Amino acid sequence: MTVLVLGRSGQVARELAALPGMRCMGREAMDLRDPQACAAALRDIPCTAVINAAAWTAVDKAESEEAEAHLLNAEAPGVMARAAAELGLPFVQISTDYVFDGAGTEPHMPDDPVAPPNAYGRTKLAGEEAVAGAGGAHAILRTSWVFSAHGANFPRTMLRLGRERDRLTIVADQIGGPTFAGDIARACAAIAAQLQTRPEDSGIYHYSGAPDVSWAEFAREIFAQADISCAVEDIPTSAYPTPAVRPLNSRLDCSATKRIFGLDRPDWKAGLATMLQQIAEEESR
Ligand SMILES: NC(=O)C1=CN([C@@H]2O[C@H](COP(=O)(O)OP(=O)(O)OC[C@H]3O[C@@H](n4cnc5c(N)ncnc54)[C@H](OP(=O)(O)O)[C@@H]3O)[C@@H](O)[C@H]2O)C=CC1
Ligand SMILES: Cc1cn([C@H]2C[C@H](O)[C@@H](COP(=O)(O)OP(=O)(O)O[C@H]3O[C@@H](C)C(=O)[C@@H](O)[C@H]3O)O2)c(=O)[nH]c1=O
Repeated sequence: MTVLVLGRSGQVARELAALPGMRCMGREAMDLRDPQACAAALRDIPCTAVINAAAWTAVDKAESEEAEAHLLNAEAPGVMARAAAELGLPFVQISTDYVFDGAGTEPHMPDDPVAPPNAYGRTKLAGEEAVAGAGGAHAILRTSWVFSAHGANFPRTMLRLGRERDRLTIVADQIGGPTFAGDIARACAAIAAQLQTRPEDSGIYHYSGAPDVSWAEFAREIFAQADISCAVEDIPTSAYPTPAVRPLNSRLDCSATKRIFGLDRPDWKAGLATMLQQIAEEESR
């Protein structure tokens, strides 16, 4: 039977669309700015679970448009999760490392205190709370630093800038796990399937690529794998001011995800190689 995916052209949504048994609904079919209409539509779609891969992900823009971001990231997931609960469908909500303020150097546990440092993180945390409060089987899967061959992400920015310049300054004191969207899609599908028979596994889980690195180290590996000659100079966060504050420590402890769902942290360097191969194949067509 079909799993309903909210989102169609986003990084994770596209990877979900490539898996068997997924029915992906982009905003032209389900515009989450009207959550009640989407919930009504959900009631007419036969499916076994719902995966929410739709969100407002423009971190800096959320600072000035928090109400819009809140509608998509908090209100809509809450309404959809309540509709799913009424229909007896498990609901998988993807969330973010940006719910943590990033203090310390230890990986965050799923039940560690949250304190979002920016508007995007606040809206995603409100979404977590709404989904958890909806009353149905659910998983809140926090991931980080998502990349894929499509859409807006750090590796694609680096590929563009690295070909234009011979040197880039990149922050080296924010540490986290880059995560390939294809790995997140497979994890969401596995979790949705397990929740159908084991609703007692509901809860908050972490899933991020290994090993943890800084953005600067991530950039170096992107240039190495893509064979781009661009020097990376380490800089502190203070030397790269942005509208939204980003957490310094984005490390996520993923051991509960391994224990409950049997999912290992994915190797992001392998994901990066897959992404680069996909880009090369698409460019050669
Ligand atoms: N990007 C990242 O680095 C990280 C992302 N996450 C989380 O992972 C999830 C997936 O992110 P990612 O794949 O990067 O997102 P993208 O920004 O690539 O895609 C956003 C998705 O949201 C959908 N969407 C946007 N507005 C609406 C709307 N009004 N109605 C319906 N759908 C809408 C888009 O729909 P359409 O298909 O129609 O374009 C698209 O599928 C999100 O929950 C995000 O918060 C967590 C950690 C890191
Ligand atoms: C382009 C560029 C960025 N940077 C820094 C800024 C920032 O600290 C870091 C990453 O920048 P980005 O804007 O690409 O990343 P950002 O949009 O903050 O990525 C986040 O997106 C949301 C959706 C999430 O949920 C997070 O997990 C995370 O992936 O790189 C440099 O230091 N030098 C540069 O030349």
